[in-house]
Amino acid sequence: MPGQPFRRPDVAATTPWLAPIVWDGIFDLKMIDKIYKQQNITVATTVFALGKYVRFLKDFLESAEQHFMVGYRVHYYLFTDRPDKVPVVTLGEGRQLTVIKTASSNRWQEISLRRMEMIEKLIEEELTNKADYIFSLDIDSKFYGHWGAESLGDLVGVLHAWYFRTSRKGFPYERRPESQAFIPLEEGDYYYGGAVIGGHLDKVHKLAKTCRMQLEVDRANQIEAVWQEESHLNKYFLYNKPTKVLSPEYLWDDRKWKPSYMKVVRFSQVVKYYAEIRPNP
Ligand SMILES: CC(=O)N[C@H]1[C@@H](OP(=O)(O)OP(=O)(O)OC[C@H]2O[C@@H](n3ccc(=O)[nH]c3=O)[C@H](O)[C@@H]2O)O[C@H](CO)[C@H](O)[C@@H]1O
Ligand SMILES: [Mn+2]
Repeated sequence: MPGQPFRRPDVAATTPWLAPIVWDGIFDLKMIDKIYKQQNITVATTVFALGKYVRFLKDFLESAEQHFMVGYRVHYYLFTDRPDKVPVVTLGEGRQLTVIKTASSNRWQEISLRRMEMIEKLIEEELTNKADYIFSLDIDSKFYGHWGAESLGDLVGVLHAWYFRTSRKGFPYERRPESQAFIPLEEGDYYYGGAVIGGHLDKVHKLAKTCRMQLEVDRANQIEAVWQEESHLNKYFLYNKPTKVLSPEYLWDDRKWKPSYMKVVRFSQVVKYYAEIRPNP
């Protein structure tokens, strides 16, 4: 019904800078689909599966085909060192997958943080005129519910499930001033998860490039931020506020107990045993 308010009394649905925080029940999907369908958009989606993380590909892709941007053109870009281990998954109409062979690393921290430069390069070398929006998603995850055009925006971050409703001082930001990712105790809006980054190509390009350069400065100074690129992402979002913020519905964790404000889990980190899958402790 036109003008009908979509409200959630139990959660904040806007940031202090008036960006929407996307929760179930606050949006009209039909209306949103009308806006984006007529724009005929393509959503590039980058995922990295290096080393033993190829084991997550099947569930990720199969569940994405059921829930992620269904009805839109989606182009997955899969970076892996084991193209032979990529499962065959039937993709819906208008959806495609490109496998990009990439060298792995013997440190998981390095694998995770190098995503920034790969995304930066992919946008520069491949995506101009081929996509409108881009999402970078962790592969050790699964979709359980609808994730659609309500998530689109210029610059999109997600609230980390484990630090949602933690006070600012409790956020695991990088606290050493020697790092480019440093955030002092009295600053910070939210703690964003590194597992979901999204937005318009040019905005995400600027984010990835900035974080890549900050990571390089840290490397030259022989310091690695406490949560690698996630720390740099949090620094970036502090000074370049996301225009849309996704609630923890968009980055839950299978191990986590669900409070009443979680009406739906859309995307969630699956249970994994680090010792079994990571190249180093
Ligand atoms: C929920 C969430 O916000 N997770 C973030 C968190 O830990 P996580 O424990 O979620 O990190 P993770 O082990 O999932 O690594 C991040 C991603 O790197 C890739 N990968 C990693 C290791 C490997 O051997 N092979 C491989 O392909 C893979 O795509 C994986 O999803 O902190 C990391 C920073 O270091 C990243 O910012 C993650 O996004
Ligand atoms: Mn992960």
